[in-house]
Amino acid sequence: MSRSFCPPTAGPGNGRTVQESFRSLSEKREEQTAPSCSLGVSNVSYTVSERAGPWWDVPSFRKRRTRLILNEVSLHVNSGEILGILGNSGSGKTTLLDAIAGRIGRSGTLSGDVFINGRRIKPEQSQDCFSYVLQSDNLLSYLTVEETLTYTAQLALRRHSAEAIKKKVSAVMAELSLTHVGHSVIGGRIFPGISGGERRRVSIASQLLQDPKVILLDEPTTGLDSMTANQIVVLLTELAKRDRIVIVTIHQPRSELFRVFSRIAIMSCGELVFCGQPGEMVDFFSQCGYECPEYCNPFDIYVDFTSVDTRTSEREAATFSRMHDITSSYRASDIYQSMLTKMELSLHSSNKVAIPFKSKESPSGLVKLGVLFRRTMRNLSRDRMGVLMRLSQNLIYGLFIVFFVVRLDDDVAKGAVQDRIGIIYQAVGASPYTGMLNAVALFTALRAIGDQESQDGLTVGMHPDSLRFLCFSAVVLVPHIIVVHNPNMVNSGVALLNIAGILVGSGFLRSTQQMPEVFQWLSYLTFQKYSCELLIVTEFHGLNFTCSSSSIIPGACVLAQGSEIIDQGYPGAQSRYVLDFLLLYSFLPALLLLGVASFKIRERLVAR
Ligand SMILES: Nc1ncnc2c1ncn2[C@@H]1O[C@H](COP(=O)(O)OP(=O)(O)OP(=O)(O)O)[C@@H](O)[C@H]1O
Repeated sequence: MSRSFCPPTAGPGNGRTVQESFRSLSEKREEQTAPSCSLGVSNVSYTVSERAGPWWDVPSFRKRRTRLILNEVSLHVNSGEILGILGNSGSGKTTLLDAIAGRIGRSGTLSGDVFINGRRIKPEQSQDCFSYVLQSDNLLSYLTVEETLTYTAQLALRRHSAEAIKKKVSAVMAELSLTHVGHSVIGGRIFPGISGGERRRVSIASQLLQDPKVILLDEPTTGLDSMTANQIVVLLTELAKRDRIVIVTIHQPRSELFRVFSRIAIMSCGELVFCGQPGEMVDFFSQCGYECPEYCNPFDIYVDFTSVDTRTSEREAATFSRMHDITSSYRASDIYQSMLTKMELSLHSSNKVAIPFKSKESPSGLVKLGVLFRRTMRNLSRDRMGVLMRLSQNLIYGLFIVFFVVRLDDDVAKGAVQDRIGIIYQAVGASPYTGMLNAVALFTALRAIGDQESQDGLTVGMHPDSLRFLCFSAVVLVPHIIVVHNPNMVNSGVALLNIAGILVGSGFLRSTQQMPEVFQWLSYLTFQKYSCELLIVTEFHGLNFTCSSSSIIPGACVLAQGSEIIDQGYPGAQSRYVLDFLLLYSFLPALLLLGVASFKIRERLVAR
């Protein structure tokens, strides 16, 4: 399509009825009362330095190139308005949203400013100013809508009585038309719950609990059918009308929504190609020579006009040049200049309104931990199949050992020592794996299994003394808890660490005294060392074995006393019993602290 280069001003329209209606709508919006809040984005740019090629192509991998992801983006939005950001995939919509919200990764260089009510937002203030609804709904499947919002409110709001939280949750549910599904479960992939649109509304509701003035939403309609997507956008418009600023990135909205947005921005290759009211948009593109044909979706048409087609180098050059021309025209237009004037006015206003922070009086860490624990437990406990599977997994594991060992003998020649060591090895080696597989839920399940086993007398014929059994159970539980506290470790090498821990620390595969000195030192860092010593002492201390004369293994009867066996494999372990217990249990707070520290470091380091 051959087009003329558009004039740099937005003059009157060409008189089409649809455009007039958009224009009158825009004018009406302008006449509305002065906004209580405004958001200004001034010359925001974001560049990243990236490798020119993949790691297996060494010459290009060694070269670095700078890539401009956002190029001097400026825009201004007032409260009561909803801004829709459009653009083809990879145009920079999410990055712009992240830059506004102060969530951009540290992998690149961000410049420019974000203002609220004419006051510059410092990076550390961003989190307290904006509510950000992510593209995916991170909700616990087995909780009801009301429970989900109540727990979120308990985590977010301090100095709120239970009654106040209840009222807040009811008000937010009413605002988002969720009251009728308040007692329905969220649902998951394998069991039905509320609909996708309702789920999205729960995610938005979670953010509204803190009364934000500015809400940013990254593609809230993705994955929804077009009618539900429309309903979500209309709902967001309603939220904006209640004196909020709503900024939403969106893919392929239906044409009816054209009149719903207060402002529409189009991004392409990191450039803000246009940002203005729907009526202004029609006029602007018409004057650029890019008319929206009748019966066509203006969103699709204008995004097409501004997109860069990279299929061939010729198309890329032509479409890039067209996009560049439109962007230049926009920057020279009255629409852009008036936006800059509004921003300037807000910056230089003598009585600037304070930054409207969200209610951020969140409770103490301990209270939060309690809420998280209750929430997780309630969610897990409702997972009938999951609970059943965990119980049966451990039961089968126990039964397997029972049938494998049948009943332990006291005769050394019949494997009395070997069998016991085998069971202890299993207990130390296998329990962290079940911990990994069951992650957070395992501790409860294990305790239930432990109760069940003791009631059923399934103690596999090991030492019957209840105190010793308690000690044994307490030792076996540690690996579970250690793994449970940091489920991320499951994915990042805990299996390897466990194997290494058994090799170095247990002394089963190679006696600790025979290992090179460096491994002997390393063994002190493994919880397996302490748990093995404890289990060996717990089981073997005070045991006197028999040894039948029919033994064909030479030397099998040399060690027939439990204490001798301990001293042979784990010298001094009997006198270290209490110390070993203390050291073993000190892994819990130590690893908890390590987990918290690694989360904190991750928070700072991980980009996007
Ligand atoms: N930290 C980064 N390092 C390298 N490239 C980045 C980084 N952040 C964003 N990009 C690139 O910038 C471009 C814009 O990404 P962005 O996610 O903002 O696009 P988008 O318009 O939201 O796309 P979509 O609609 O597909 O979600 C993409 O090509 C992305 O790969």
